Amino acid sequence: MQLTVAGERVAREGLLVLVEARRGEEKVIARIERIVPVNEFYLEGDLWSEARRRGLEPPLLEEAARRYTLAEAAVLGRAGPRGLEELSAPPLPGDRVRLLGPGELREALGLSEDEPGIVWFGELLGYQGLGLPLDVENITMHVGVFGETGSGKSYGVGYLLELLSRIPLGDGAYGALPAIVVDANGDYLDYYEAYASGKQVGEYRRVYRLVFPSSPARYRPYTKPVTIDLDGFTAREIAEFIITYKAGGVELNELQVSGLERVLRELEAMGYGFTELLTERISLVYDMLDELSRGRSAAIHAQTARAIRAALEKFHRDIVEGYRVISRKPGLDTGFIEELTREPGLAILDFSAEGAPGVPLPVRQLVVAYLARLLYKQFTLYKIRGEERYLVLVLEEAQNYAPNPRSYPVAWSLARDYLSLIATQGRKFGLSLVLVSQRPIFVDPVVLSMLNTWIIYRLPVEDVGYVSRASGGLPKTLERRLTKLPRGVAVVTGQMNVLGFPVLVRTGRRSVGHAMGRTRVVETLRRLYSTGG
Ligand SMILES: Nc1ncnc2c1ncn2[C@@H]1O[C@H](COP(=O)(O)OP(=O)(O)OP(=O)(O)O)[C@@H](O)[C@H]1O
Repeated sequence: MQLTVAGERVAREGLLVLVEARRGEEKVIARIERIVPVNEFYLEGDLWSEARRRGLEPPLLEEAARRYTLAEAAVLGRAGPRGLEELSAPPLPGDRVRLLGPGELREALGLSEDEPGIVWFGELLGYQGLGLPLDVENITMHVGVFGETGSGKSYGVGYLLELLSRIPLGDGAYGALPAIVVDANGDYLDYYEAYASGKQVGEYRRVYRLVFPSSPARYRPYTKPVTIDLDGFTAREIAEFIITYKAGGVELNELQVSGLERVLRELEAMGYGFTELLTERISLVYDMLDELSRGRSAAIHAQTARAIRAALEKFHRDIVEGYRVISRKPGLDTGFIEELTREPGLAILDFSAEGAPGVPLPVRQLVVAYLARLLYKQFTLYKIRGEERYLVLVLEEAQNYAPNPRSYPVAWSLARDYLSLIATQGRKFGLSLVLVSQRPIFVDPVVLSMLNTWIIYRLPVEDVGYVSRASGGLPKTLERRLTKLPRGVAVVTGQMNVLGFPVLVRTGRRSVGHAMGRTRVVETLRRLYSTGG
């Protein structure tokens, strides 16, 4: 297409336009892919090359020359009664192209203003006030939010949560989707603070903050302790955790793991629960270990037994007595999930320095593994009972919980097993994952391959090809821009995107602020060190 002077000012690669095709008979939506300015006076190797070389450009010629700007656009579909349809014939030379008018995109997609189940995300690039429609129904096929540090991921996920806290349900009603956020840095605490100070957060009935028992914030209102029990895990899983925790996650010592597994199994057969054994009755575990490693034909070699004992002691000292995470009455239990999903609630699992003071990664992995297992079990139960429930699990720094074993070996990976179970099966039970990561390359490819909606902020160069492929292929024009996107602008593609093709979107404004992400270098330097002046 050839642009008008006004069009030259607004046209950008990625911008959506409306083609009045076949002289206005059909409304066709297209996306600008390339812009090529042409000026007849500036052609490679033209008559004026030598004059230009000498700096002698003839005046006025530039003005007199033929000048125009061409734009190439890809046709995306024509407006039909049920969304975009394939064109029967291409637009004709001479058909007019213009920006989408207010309401025209909605019309083209066959959506009403308050369409049930549709939330409008941010602003399509180049259009003030025109949001991207997202189909909430498809969130159950999981979402990935990626982007390098400071690209606006957390802000964007907070904004998405706000949309999910007020979903149009038809007839003027709104509802919230229950959610649990594993908050790595306290980026979502603003929602808790807003709620705790009496403000409404969408249609959520409750907003909880979950902190470790050692957190100074534990006595604040709507705050629950991050405590778990071990009874749902198998003896093998617990043994693996205890041994890798001691070893710092380097290598799994199979002899020690199977020795400890044996000890736990023997005690389990005698009717003890793992939580009970590893908290108040740890001496029974030590005794059983002694018993199994005594004598010449002992099941566990004395040296292995010493290593197991050391691992058990470290586990007990750090995790049971230090962080106090293990409890026979865990704060995170089926009752809590029941409450969150019956009266829609938002729970923020606070892994920030205040919510989880000094708590190392393996302990956070244990908690996430426990949570993923708990959710999976509880939702399976709902399904069996014929009760339909929904919940979104937002996982910041997903690479720490569902690590790619090839490129990111971080300690224990049990959380990954349960998360991949949710990724592959969760949809049927109403459990959705929203995985957030700075480095998608470090996230387990199995889990990644189950994501069906992608919100991609600015990426490091090394991740572009990987993400583009994993998200089902992006147009080259968008792929090229991924490393240069300004903060808060993302490419959105996949099942939730009602348009059906990848687009550039600017995140909308959160109605609750984002205190955590703010930095104030200059202001602080001035306050601390300012001299003279
Ligand atoms: N759309 C936006 N509108 C206004 N401010 C924004 C927007 N997106 C991001 N910001 C601000 O930019 C800063 C960085 O954003 P954010 O914390 O979301 O980045 P991030 O990608 O999550 O980074 P990290 O991976 O380091 O957590 C924050 O101060 C945030 O409030």
